[in-house]
Amino acid sequence: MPAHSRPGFPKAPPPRGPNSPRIPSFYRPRPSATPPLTGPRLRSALPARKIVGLLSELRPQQMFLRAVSSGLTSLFRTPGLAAVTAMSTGTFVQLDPLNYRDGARVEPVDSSGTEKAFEPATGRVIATLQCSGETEVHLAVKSAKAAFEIWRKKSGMERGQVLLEAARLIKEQKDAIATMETINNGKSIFEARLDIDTSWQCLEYYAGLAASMAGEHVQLPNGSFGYTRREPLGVCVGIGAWNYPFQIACWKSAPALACGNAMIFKPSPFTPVSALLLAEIYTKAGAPPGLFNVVQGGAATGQFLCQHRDVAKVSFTGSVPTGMKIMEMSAKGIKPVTLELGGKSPLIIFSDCDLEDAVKGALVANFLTQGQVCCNGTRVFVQKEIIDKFTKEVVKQTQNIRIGDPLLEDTRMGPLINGPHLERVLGFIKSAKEEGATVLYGGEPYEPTDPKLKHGYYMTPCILTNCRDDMTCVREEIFGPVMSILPFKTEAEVLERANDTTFGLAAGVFTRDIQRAHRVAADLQAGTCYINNYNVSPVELPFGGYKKSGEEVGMHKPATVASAATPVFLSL
Ligand SMILES: NC(=O)C1=CN([C@@H]2O[C@H](COP(=O)(O)OP(=O)(O)OC[C@H]3O[C@@H](n4cnc5c(N)ncnc54)[C@H](O)[C@@H]3O)[C@@H](O)[C@H]2O)C=CC1
Ligand SMILES: NCCCC(=O)O
Repeated sequence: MPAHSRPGFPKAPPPRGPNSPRIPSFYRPRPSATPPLTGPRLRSALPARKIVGLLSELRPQQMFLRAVSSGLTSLFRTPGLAAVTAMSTGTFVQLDPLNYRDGARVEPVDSSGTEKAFEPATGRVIATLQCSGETEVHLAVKSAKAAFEIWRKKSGMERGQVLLEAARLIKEQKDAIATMETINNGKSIFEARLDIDTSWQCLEYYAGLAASMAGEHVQLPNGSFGYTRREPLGVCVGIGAWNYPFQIACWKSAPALACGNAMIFKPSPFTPVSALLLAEIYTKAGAPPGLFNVVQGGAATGQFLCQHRDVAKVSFTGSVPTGMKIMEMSAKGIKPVTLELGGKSPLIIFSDCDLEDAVKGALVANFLTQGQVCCNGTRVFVQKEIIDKFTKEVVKQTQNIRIGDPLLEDTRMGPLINGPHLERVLGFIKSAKEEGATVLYGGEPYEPTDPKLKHGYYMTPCILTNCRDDMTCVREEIFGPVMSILPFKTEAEVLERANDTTFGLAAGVFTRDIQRAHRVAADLQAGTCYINNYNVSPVELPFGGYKKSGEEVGMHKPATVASAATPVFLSL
């Protein structure tokens, strides 16, 4: 998550992958092949000259031509790069094809309708995408199958070299990619840069793991022996949400490719732009054409992908209702799935905490990416002794969060993703008031002074008090900048209330009592628990959910992140 690279967190830790340790799930299971839970980061073990060798085998001239023919040549160290980075809000329009197949941008051969993508800061349409139809999905699968035949025969070391080169390219083009992400998603450029860091770090991490994954040798009676192999599954599908478009594409593709699979990625139709940049980067880094294809579209396109006979696995990030549908469809095809779904996570603040840190923690747990983060700690339980002091300070600092043009350096909160979502979030605040909550601050539509932002989807971050556990705003995922503050008396009481939810993605605890911190973390039913911090997510740790927040990883390997650093500070 965005906060990994923030100032003060131990030495720029790499991000966790959303499914990490996901490697086993992208392998066809073989008897007793127990995967490593974590792995060393081996970037320094993969010498750069080997990468150059690999790329020259793949005819760089051809790759250059491909890059030139794509509309994003400007992202590849040409004078255009500066132009993208210097772009201002209200100027970008996407005219290039938005599907990517066989190593090039293409228009889909058939479509099941169109969708408009907006620049949330201004409300302008920046792209109209053709939703890929069944034939286009089939062509993407066919192309990925062909690439898979090449890729699966490569050694882990060779695959790691391509991923490392892709990571290097992302790093090199970080500002330009972050700019595109901000334009299409609305998050501040400050945050988007952190997201791009966590993206290339993820590729580096899996590049390091790729070479070290191996099967087992098993001694059998009378001098016989057996062995297990790790085999990739085949063509995997990644379906992404709109809140971390580039990062989700990286977090899904890096482990899949590291294990020898091909991937077809479908971004959210709200944020179609940046996955294409990743596709072009993989091609430039030496991935065979078709290894990472992008198909655009909404639910119908997603269904064609999940139901395709030749798709071996689906990795999904999105809402619980869609996750259920994906699981059902995949079950019909006996396909494994990884689901990363919604949350309504508790943040518990004990009276013995460092109050300054706890306030910063609550801000970062609620207001990153305008509150549109799955693992946000939106139920803020505060021990009675300090609740007045805490609330006063949280309100003061929330008032200082600068809202506005997300491409400006000092903006910390941009617009929400679109008009209907803004209305939905404001609707939650209305119903909170009707149910008896008090709006202490914010929760109103906001119009920045710059006239070009007049039609953007802005609101003021909202602090609710007088909340009860049975209120809609406390039970349901709002996916917007709305913090509910709830008082508590005892540890036992707060644990019971914190776990009384159908979700279980994340949780946080602020206390100076180290024993209590670990005791509470162990008892919280959540895939990740943060101690004295929030929204940090090192790649070495798994990220998954209990209950309806997801499946596969979290239930068995919940992670506790005990951070030595202070939480990121959002107000200026
Ligand atoms: N646990 C996690 O890591 C994360 C979870 N989320 C969750 O995602 C939600 C917000 O994202 P949204 O994009 O609004 O979610 P969504 O569920 O509406 O859509 C997610 C993706 O699924 C596709 N889709 C929709 N219906 C489909 C169907 N029937 N078959 C196949 N694909 C389909 C969409 O086009 C999109 O690409 C929130 O609930 C949030 O908590 C978001 C980010 C991370
Ligand atoms: N980097 C944020 C992870 C959580 C999310 O995708 O919502």
